[in-house]
Amino acid sequence: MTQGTSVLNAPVPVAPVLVARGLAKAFGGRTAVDGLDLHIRPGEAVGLLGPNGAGKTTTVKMLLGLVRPDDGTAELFGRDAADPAARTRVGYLPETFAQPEWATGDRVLRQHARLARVPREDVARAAADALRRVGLAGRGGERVGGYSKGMRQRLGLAAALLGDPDLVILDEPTSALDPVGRREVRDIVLALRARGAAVLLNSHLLGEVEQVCDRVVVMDRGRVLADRAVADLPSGGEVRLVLDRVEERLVAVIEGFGTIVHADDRAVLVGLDDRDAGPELVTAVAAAGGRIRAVVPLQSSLEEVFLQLVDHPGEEARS
Ligand SMILES: Nc1ncnc2c1ncn2[C@@H]1O[C@H](COP(=O)(O)OP(=O)(O)OP(=O)(O)O)[C@@H](O)[C@H]1O
Repeated sequence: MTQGTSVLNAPVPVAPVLVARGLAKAFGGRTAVDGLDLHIRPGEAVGLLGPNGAGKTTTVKMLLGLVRPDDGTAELFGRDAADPAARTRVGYLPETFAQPEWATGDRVLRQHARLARVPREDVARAAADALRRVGLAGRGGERVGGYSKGMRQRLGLAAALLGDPDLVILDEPTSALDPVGRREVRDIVLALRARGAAVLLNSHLLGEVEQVCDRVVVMDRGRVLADRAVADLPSGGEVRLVLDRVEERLVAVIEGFGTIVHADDRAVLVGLDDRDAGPELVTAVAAAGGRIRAVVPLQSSLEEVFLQLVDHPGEEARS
């Protein structure tokens, strides 16, 4: 076998689209980011979580070359994040998408399409496609000044999608959106992953992150507290059982599975001793004659992990 053939047959290593090493930034002596490491591979969606002031937006801005780190490095596609050639492959939705009030949505997108180096002859089509993808088809001729908050956010998302970027960074993309809009954003993120693009999602909506991300990075006070695959998160612990009628004998059965947090005539909220015992609980209640109308797992497991980490960071460090 020639050397050339063996090289061709070797598995192709997947280079990360984004690598940050030891990123640090302080503003006027106050530390915002404190030695942060992060990587994202093609097709991967990573949720960046943390309480207010944790350093998420500062991190994102350093990753985009918009804020110069005091220390550490950020690379996009193997180039320095501040290199404009690397930026052209990145779509970015900032936390606040500010645009001139007088400009039409279509004009804003055409401008962004040119910045994203969409070929001149494709700009009009790309702008129209982007409007359609975010549910603004037919509204591109209106001025941004007349857009609602949610429409502005949708427009920002459309701008981030122009030019089919290989990495899309979304800073709170659904904060102004109604439930339909949130679902549409989830579908957009899933479609991006399906075509091999990477996504960095900065969001306080943990359920949303859990649904679309492969991995979550939890940060606080500028440091990474945890970097975990979503599939490895423990399952949630609280279940609400909605019954035809809550009777005392059913309550006794339910108490055998955990602590009753709340009960009324129709529903019981129970914190399970064994998080995986939901199916057995349902079987036992049904066997005791309970007519179950709904079983709702309540607490997001990610929410539990997040609160645990942020409230008791030392405990995670020991585990
Ligand atoms: N331009 C700036 N000048 C001074 N301080 C700043 C600046 N930008 C960020 N900070 C500070 O850095 C810290 C991290 O802020 P950052 O916006 O990165 O947090 P965040 O995790 O994105 O918060 P949130 O969830 O509230 O958006 C905060 O203490 C903030 O006050």
